[in-house]
Amino acid sequence: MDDEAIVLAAPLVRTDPHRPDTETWLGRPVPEGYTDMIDQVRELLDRLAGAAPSAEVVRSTTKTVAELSAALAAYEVDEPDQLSGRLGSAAGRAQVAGPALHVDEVDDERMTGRVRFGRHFLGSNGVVHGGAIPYLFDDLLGRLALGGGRPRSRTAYLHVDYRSVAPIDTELRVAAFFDREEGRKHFLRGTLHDGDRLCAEATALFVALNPGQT
Ligand SMILES: CCCCCCCC/C=C\CCCCCCCC(=O)SCCNC(=O)CCNC(=O)[C@H](O)C(C)(C)COP(=O)(O)OP(=O)(O)OC[C@H]1O[C@@H](n2cnc3c(N)ncnc32)[C@H](O)[C@@H]1OP(=O)(O)O
Repeated sequence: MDDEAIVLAAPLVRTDPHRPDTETWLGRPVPEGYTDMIDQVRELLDRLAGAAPSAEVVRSTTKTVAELSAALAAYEVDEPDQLSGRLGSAAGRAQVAGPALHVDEVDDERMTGRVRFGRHFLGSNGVVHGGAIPYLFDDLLGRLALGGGRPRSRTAYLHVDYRSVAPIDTELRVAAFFDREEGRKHFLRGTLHDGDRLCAEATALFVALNPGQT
C-alpha cells in the first residue's frame, strides 16, 4: 500500500456523540461497526470527489473497490432485510445517497437536527449541489410524516426555496414541522440554516397510503 492509499484508509475523525453504542434492527443486533463502515464509505465518497489521483492510485483504488463490492455481494439481501436506509438513529439512516443527517430532538410535530454535506455533495464554489437539498428535505420531512403514529405516506409534492447558499463541510441546522392534516393529506415544512442564516426552506405534501396501497 503506498502513501496515498494509506491516506484513504486513515481512521475516521468524524465522531457523533449522539450515536447510541448499540442498536437493534428488525429485532436483531446491528453488526458491530456497521455505522463506522457507513461513515468510512461517506469519507471515501468525499475523498473521491476531491481527488485528482495518480494513475497508480487509480489502479489500486479500482482494484480495492472491486474487491469490496465482491465481498458485499456475497451478503446481498432482499429489500426488507437491508440495513442501509433503515437505521433510524444512524447518520442519514445509514443511506449514503444522502448527507449525514443527525436527529437531535423529535416529537410528533417537530424535528430538529444537524447535517453536514461533504465534498461528495459539492455543486461548485464550495456550495452544496442544488439537487442534494431536496433529498435532505424529502428524507427529513418524510421521517416526521411517519411520526406521531401516523400511517405510511408518500411525497406528493416537495417545494424547495433556495434562500442563500449552503456551504459544504459545515454543520448546518435543520428543522421540520408538521403543519396540518386534511384527511389523508399531511402538510409539512422544513428549514435549513447556516448559523442564523436561512439557506433553504421547503413545503411538502405527504399523502397517507390507503390500506393495501404499496
Ligand atoms: C422495516 C422497518 C423500516 C424502518 C425504517 C426506520 C427509519 C425511517 C424510515 C423511513 C423514513 C423515510 C424517509 C424518506 C421518505 C421519502 C418519501 C418518498 O420520497 S416517497 C417517493 C416519492 N413519491 C412518490 O413516488 C409518490 C408518487 N405518487 C403517488 O404514489 C400518488 O400520487 C400518491 C400516493 C401521492 C397519491 O395518490 P392516491 O391515488 O393515493 O391519492 P389521490 O386521490 O391522487 O390524492 C389524494 C389527495 O392528495 C392530493 N394530491 C395528490 N398529489 C398532489 C399534488 N402533487 N399536489 C397537490 N395535491 C395532491 C389529491 O388532489 C387528493 O386531494 P383531495 O383528497 O381530493 O383533496
